[in-house]
Amino acid sequence: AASCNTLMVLSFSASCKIEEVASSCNAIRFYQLYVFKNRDISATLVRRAESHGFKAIVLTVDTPMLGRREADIRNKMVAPANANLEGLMPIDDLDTADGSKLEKYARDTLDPSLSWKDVEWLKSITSLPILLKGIVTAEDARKAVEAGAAGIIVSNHGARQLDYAPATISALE
Ligand SMILES: Cc1cc2nc3c(=O)[nH]c(=O)nc-3n(C[C@H](O)[C@H](O)[C@H](O)COP(=O)(O)O)c2cc1C
Repeated sequence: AASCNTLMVLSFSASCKIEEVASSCNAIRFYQLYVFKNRDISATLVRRAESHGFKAIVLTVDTPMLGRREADIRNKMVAPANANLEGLMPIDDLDTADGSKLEKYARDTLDPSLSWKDVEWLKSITSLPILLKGIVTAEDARKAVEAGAAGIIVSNHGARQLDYAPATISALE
């Protein structure tokens, strides 16, 4: 069994399954979610996390589409297979187009229309607390509370999403 700290957030893009992590880790576990165009896939993952003892859903709200990652385009970036999507969609379906395969995958799967109504949708399918990851303004922090989020994670996704995103330390203030 992996030795774990007291709290972990399992990435949506993890190469280990929700079930494997649950059975090998005693930490309090949160599950990080992206909203797919195909809501059934996101809902299935939420249910799996819930039934395996994950205590909260971390909805990443700063990635309705992937930022333009020029190094990924140059290097024809391929992400490792997402173990949790096995059986839900093809996970090793790498096309031969030039450029970032990760960007193409994100474009095909992520819902670019992600908005506050999706927090409502998520609340309707789970009783777990929902944290919104990727909030960088006070205005959005207030909206998050109004939308029923249990908490926020102030983050700019490591500045990988929007060029000129504010540093999180200044957003925090
Ligand atoms: C290689 C890599 C993969 C990442 N994958 C995810 C991911 O699957 N989900 C997510 O919400 N954020 C992901 N992130 C962003 C990180 O969770 C985090 O936001 C970033 O490292 C910046 O840290 P901060 O949020 O504490 O400022 C990834 C970052 C890197 C560098």
